Amino acid sequence: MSFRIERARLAQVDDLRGIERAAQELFRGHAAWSSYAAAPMDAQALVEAISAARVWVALDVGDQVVGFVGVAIEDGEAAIAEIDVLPNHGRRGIGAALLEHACAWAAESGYPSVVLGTLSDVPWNAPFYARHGFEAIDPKQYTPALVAHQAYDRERGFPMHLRVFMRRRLRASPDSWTRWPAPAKLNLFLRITGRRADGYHELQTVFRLLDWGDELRLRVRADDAIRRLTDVPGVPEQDDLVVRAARLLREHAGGVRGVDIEVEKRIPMGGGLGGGSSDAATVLVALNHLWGCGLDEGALAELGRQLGADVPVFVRGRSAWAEGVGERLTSLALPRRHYVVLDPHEHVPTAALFQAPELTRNAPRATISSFVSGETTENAFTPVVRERHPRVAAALDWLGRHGAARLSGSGGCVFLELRSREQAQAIADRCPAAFTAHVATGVAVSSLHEALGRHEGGSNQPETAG
Ligand SMILES: C[C@@](CO)(OP(=O)(O)O)[C@H](O)COP(=O)(O)OP(=O)(O)OC[C@H]1O[C@@H](n2ccc(N)nc2=O)[C@H](O)[C@@H]1O
Ligand SMILES: Nc1ncnc2c1ncn2[C@@H]1O[C@H](COP(=O)(O)OP(=O)(O)O)[C@@H](O)[C@H]1O
Repeated sequence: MSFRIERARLAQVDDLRGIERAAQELFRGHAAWSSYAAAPMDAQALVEAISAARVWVALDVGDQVVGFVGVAIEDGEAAIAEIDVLPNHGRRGIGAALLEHACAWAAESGYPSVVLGTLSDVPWNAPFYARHGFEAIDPKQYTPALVAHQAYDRERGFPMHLRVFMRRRLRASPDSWTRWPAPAKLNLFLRITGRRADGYHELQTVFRLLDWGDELRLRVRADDAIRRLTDVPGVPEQDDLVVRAARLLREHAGGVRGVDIEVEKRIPMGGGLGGGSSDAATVLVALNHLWGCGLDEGALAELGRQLGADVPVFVRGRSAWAEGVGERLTSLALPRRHYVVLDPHEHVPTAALFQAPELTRNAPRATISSFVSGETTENAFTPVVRERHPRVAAALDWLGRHGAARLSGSGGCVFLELRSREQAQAIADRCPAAFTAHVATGVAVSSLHEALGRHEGGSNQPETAG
C-alpha cells in the first residue's frame, strides 16, 4: 500500500479543509454543488472531532495528507460525518481504506451500526457505499438525527430527490479486538486532613471526569497469558497497571483467562490526570464483561483500590466528592464546564510529594457546600509543587493570566475551568510551545460506562424518530 492511515492531529486542520474543498470541485455542475459550496466543514467542529480522536487521515509515502474520514456519534450509532480524498489521489483504494478503518473502529467500540448521508446518482457515492455493505434506510425508519439532517438539507436547498441515508450493520465476533476508553480526571480541589497509621493520607477532593483520555484495545485469548502488546515508555510490561489489573481480576475470578492488551496513551504520565489509574479501571470493568466474571461494581472498585487510591472513581464512572484515601465516593452533579488542561511535560512523583515535610496535612475538613459555593478551590500540593517544579509554576503563571488556574492532583498538569468550549479552545490556541494544551469537557457519566452499555448490547439499537 502506498499510503497509511493514522489519527488526525490538530495541526492538520487546514490540510483537511483544503482536501474537502478540492473534493467538492468534483461536484461542479451537479445539483448539489451550490449547497455543498455554501456550507463547508465547520472548523470548530473539526477541531472538536480531532480532539475526541474520531478523525483519521491517509498519508502518502511523502507524508502528505491525501484523505481523511471523520466520525460522529448520533443516537447511539456511529456516523460518517465527512470522508474526502484529494481528486488526484482517487481510484487507489484510499477512500475505501478510510471507510473500512472508521467502520472497524466503530465495531471495536461496540457501536451497532454506521450511518451516512450521500447522493444516489453519483457513482463514487451511494453505489460505492453499497459495495461496502451500506443499505439505503427507509425514511420511516429515520433516527431523530437523520430527521434533523434532512431538515437542514431541505433548508439549504439540497436536491432532496437525490439524498439517501445509508446504514451498515456491524458485527463484533467474541474473539476480535474490542476498544474501551479510559478517561482522564481533574481534581477540582484537594485538601489533606490527616495521615493514617499505614502512611497513606486522608484527603478530600472532587474528581471531575473528562470526555478525553486514553484508549485500550482488548482481545480475549484462548490460553491464560496476559500480554501487553504496545510499548509504554518507562513502564515495563510487568509493572503496567493494565497488566496488574488483569492479573488481579483473574486471581479473583479464577479459571483459564487470558487477554492481549494494547494501550493508546494520550494522558501524560505522572501528570495528576489519573491515566494509569483509569487504564487499570478500564481493564477491570472491560475484562469483567469480556471474561464473564460477574463481579458487581462494588467488588471491582475494591479490587481497584488495591491497585491505587484513584482507581475506584474510574470504576464507578461518575464525577464525585471523595474522602478517605479517595475511595469513599459521593456522586456529585456538577454544572457543564469546559477545561483547558496544560501539560508542562513535567513528571511529578506522587509518593515524594505526599512525603514532603512542608505539605499541609492537617487542614480542617471542608464540606460539599463549601465546594459548591466556590469557596473551596485550593489544592494542598500547589505550594510544594510550585517550589520544587519551576516548569509547573510557569504553566500555572501562564494559565493564571486567563483566570483562576489550578493544579490537578499532585500535578504536573494544570487547568482552567470555562463556561464555553470555544473560550477554552481560544486559550489553548495561544499556548506557548513549551507546554501542550488539551481542551476537554466534564462529563456526568464516564465514557467507559457508555462503552460497557454498548458492549453489553444494552443500547444496541438506534432509536427511530417515528
Ligand atoms: C494525588 C492524587 C489525587 O487524586 O492523584 P494523582 O496526582 O496521583 O493523579 C491521588 O490521591 C493519588 O492516587 P494514586 O496515584 O492512585 O496513588 P497510589 O498509587 O495509591 O499511591 C501512590 C503513593 O502516594 C501516597 N498516597 C496516595 C494516596 C493517598 N491518599 N495518600 C498517600 O499517601 C502513598 O505514599 C503512595 O505510595
Ligand atoms: N498504564 C499506565 N499508564 C500510565 N502510568 C502507568 C501505567 N502503569 C503504571 N504506570 C505508572 O504510574 C505512574 C503514575 O501514572 P499516572 O496515573 O499516569 O499519573 P498520576 O498518578 O500522576 O495521575 C507512572 O509514572 C508510571 O510509572
